[in-house]
Amino acid sequence: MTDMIDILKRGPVIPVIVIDRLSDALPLASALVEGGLKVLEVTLRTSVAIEAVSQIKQAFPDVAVGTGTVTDMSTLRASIEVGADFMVSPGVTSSLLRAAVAEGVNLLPGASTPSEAMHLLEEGYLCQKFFPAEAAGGIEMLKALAGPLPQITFCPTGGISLESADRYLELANVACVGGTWMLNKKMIEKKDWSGIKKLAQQASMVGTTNNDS
Ligand SMILES: O=C(O)C(=O)C[C@H](O)[C@H](O)COP(=O)(O)O
Repeated sequence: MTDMIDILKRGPVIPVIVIDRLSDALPLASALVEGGLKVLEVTLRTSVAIEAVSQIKQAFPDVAVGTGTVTDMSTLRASIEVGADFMVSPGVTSSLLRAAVAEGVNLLPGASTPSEAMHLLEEGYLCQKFFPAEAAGGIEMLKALAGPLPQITFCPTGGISLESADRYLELANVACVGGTWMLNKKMIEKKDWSGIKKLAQQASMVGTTNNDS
């Protein structure tokens, strides 16, 4: 199994995908991957999400495909059964942490305060999702956490845009950011996959030099 840190370092942006129509799963994933994104997170918020993860994993074996909104044992078990490469949780519960360790799976647990981050560190989680990033203090909060807790690598998610992603990625304790800005709802509704691909291309370039777009 690839370590969580290696997954986070694969690309600057993890798209947080909500799939309502199963028929969108493959063309949407294809647009994101062709746009240069190498890690995909499919939230388990819709009834078709698990089948979508299964289809995407089969079609794109080189892409790290994870599940999001893993909030309890049933979403964790479903993620394990479908072979998700990683699982993302907006926060944590003791049973989720214990189960992820027992099953030996990659869980990216959410934290938004020093105490939550320290609790996760104590359980061995060096990679954490900083959620909800903007609402919980954004860049200033991450800079403050880097002082006493420099060993934690974060994937900030929540309220991040193409414009703010660059500034997050400049921080030493940020490996990548998560977001939905490249998943324009109207484009998905109209099956405008070339439009999504262009947004993914922009997203895959954030954090690189000469990114003026
Ligand atoms: O579903 C989950 O597990 C979540 O934790 C929520 C996501 O991280 C946000 O949906 C990010 O959405 P934006 O703020 O639009 O970038």
